[in-house]
Amino acid sequence: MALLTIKSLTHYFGGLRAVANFDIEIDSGGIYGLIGPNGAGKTTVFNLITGIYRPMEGSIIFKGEDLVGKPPHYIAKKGIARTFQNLRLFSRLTVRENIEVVRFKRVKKTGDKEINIKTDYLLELLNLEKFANYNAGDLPYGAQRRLEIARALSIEPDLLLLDEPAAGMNPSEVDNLGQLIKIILEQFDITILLIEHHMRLVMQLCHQITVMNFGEVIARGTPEEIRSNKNVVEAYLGKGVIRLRGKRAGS
Ligand SMILES: Nc1ncnc2c1ncn2[C@@H]1O[C@H](COP(=O)(O)OP(=O)(O)OP(=O)(O)O)[C@@H](O)[C@H]1O
Repeated sequence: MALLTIKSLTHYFGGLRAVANFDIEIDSGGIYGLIGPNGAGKTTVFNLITGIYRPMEGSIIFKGEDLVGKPPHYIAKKGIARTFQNLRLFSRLTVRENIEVVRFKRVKKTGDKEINIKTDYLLELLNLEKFANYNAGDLPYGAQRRLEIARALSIEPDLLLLDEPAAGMNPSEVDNLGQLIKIILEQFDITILLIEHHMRLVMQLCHQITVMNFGEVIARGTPEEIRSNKNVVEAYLGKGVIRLRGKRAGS
């Protein structure tokens, strides 16, 4: 059985069709990419999966249960965690507190000691140890992005949704993030769905990529298949923003 099967997912904002007949099937393990030009509907898909919006049509079957109509806290408890495109940290809490407050909400019965061990492990893994007692708002930007990932991991999800984790990072930070995502995949029994505009990162990490444009899936395949897909190149050329081969698409 697939970990997540989404069928015919459709959502409008007023008259704007943000997501239309979106389908995806995700098996356990590995990193799946979700890409597309700005405004394609990617973040809306995440918001539908995590219960922030209720889809107008379609089903979202996760571990055998339809999540449509379920509230965000239920979906998190069921095993889906996410990060946000615009960081949502508690800027006046420390790094450690940012992780513990989220984890504590999920694992209320766990004793303090276990929370600490787990938090220490996440701090080490995400290279945040030296910032443990800093306020989140005082961290360098790249570290804030890593803290978002640490927080999402702290609820021990089966599926991790990463929404543009490399946004605003410089090239060496992007490389480090790529390494980190690979390590996360090795260390946790987890599956990742990644929205990202950094094509090099997407092509390196993902074994299957789904491409959206104007709310619809326009292509699906391996990185190689996506690079040479005519619909994809045209979609990006229309927007003229994203580089598919390290150069402007088609140039
Ligand atoms: N809450 C909202 N109210 C109205 N329109 C919205 C809302 N959220 C998203 N939209 C619109 O829905 C469409 C899809 O937006 P979405 O944020 O899902 O795209 P995206 O692919 O994630 O884009 P980006 O790569 O720029 O983040 C866009 O036209 C956007 O303006």
